[in-house]
Amino acid sequence: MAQRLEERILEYVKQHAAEGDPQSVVDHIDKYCSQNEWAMHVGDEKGLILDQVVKETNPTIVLELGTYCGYSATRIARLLKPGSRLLTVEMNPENAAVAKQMIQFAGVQDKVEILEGSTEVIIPSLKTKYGVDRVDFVFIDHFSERYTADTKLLEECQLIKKGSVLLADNVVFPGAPDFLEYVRTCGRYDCTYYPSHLEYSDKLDALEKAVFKGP
Ligand SMILES: O=c1[nH]cnc2c(O)c(F)c(-c3ccc(F)cc3)cc12
Ligand SMILES: [Mg+2]
Repeated sequence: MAQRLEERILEYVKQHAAEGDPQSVVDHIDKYCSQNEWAMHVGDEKGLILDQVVKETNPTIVLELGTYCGYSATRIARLLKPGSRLLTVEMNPENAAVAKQMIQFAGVQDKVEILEGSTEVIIPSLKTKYGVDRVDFVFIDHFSERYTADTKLLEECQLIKKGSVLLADNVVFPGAPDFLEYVRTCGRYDCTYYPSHLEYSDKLDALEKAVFKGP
């Protein structure tokens, strides 16, 4: 029995999902976490909303804050057009190691780059170190206490431009009240609220989309 929850999830996927099939990987993570052990992936219900926003945005450069086991990175990457890239930031090295294997097993490794470290250090280095000019879509799913600071950092680093889309998980539970207040009142975003439920649970949660209107 693998020691860590995240390693048990990866083991289950490797033993039951179809290698090279991102949908199968996503489905098996959802199956394991709804039947065996809860884990903090965005999940299948909020995942369908994420899919819809990714499809309508059709992004070339995606930034994800909070990789965890690679569930949403796999979910997003499966929808990206050839030549597009997903950069995902994870500060926990053990989770990053699991995510790397999960993404490899799903066969989306050519589109996904895992950046190990904290967002406040990595975001300011995206232009110089990772050759990013702008990000078209940002999935914010790391720590709700960092949502606002990291959104402001993306603005200050001029990484988001007019039309860039932010999508934040957990704005109801655990909750991101200051983030909602910021994007809804600063005047620079068009916001949409998507009520849903906490992953693998009937507790209420929601996603907030914030489309940048420019500085
Ligand atoms: O820390 C998190 N980062 C990113 N996403 C999360 C999440 O989707 C959660 F449900 C939760 C969560 C954790 C414990 C609970 F009891 C409920 C939700 C946490 C996170
Ligand atoms: Mg989340």
